[in-house]
Amino acid sequence: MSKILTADEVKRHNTRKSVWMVIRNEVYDVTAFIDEHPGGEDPILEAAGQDATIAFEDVGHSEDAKAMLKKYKIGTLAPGEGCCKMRAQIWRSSSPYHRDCTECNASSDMPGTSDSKSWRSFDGGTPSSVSRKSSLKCFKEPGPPRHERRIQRIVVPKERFNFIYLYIFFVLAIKFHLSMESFKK
Ligand code: HEM
Repeated sequence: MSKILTADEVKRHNTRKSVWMVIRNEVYDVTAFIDEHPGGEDPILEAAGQDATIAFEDVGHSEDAKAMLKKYKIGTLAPGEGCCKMRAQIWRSSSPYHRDCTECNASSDMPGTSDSKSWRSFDGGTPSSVSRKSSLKCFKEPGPPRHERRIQRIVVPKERFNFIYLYIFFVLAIKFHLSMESFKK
């Protein structure tokens, strides 16, 4: 059965002897996988004892890799142990993964969080209202990529606009003057 684990428990398993990591609030013991990891041991050891969600997603692991996670799952982070407790150092409030997180208020006073104030703006719950459901809110996928805005119309600068009209007026005036001259003859 899957255990409920705390951030502190995960953090203790940060050496080659025992490597635990968190991916999307699930805890994995990947000690046996260090030597088997196709991406080498370095990425695994660097993520040891930490939340590796972003590192794991950024690599663009295949569906096979994601399916492999199941084999190494040992538990789930307890409610309130996710967002800030595990990721204070690596996730910033601007992170798309962090949007709408309702867990932050619960752990915004966590010691060692240098920007604890900024976490407060993402609150929406009190410590007592933090639930498993709310902790999952941390993992909202980043939205679809924003498309470049296309230029809808070309705007002529005011100065150039006036100059064009002046030029047209000048040409017409000369034409009028010349035609008047030829008319007089
Ligand atoms: C327990 C978790 C992990 C599993 C099961 C896993 C599994 C795999 C697998 C199966 C591959 C081969 C390529 C693929 O199928 O996507 C791979 C490649 C790789 N993984 Fe992981 N991985 C894990 C964690 C991590 C972490 C935390 C990092 C940190 C950055 C990482 C970085 C890489 C890199 C850099 C490659 C090489 C990608 C390439 O050659 O294009 N992996 N991993």
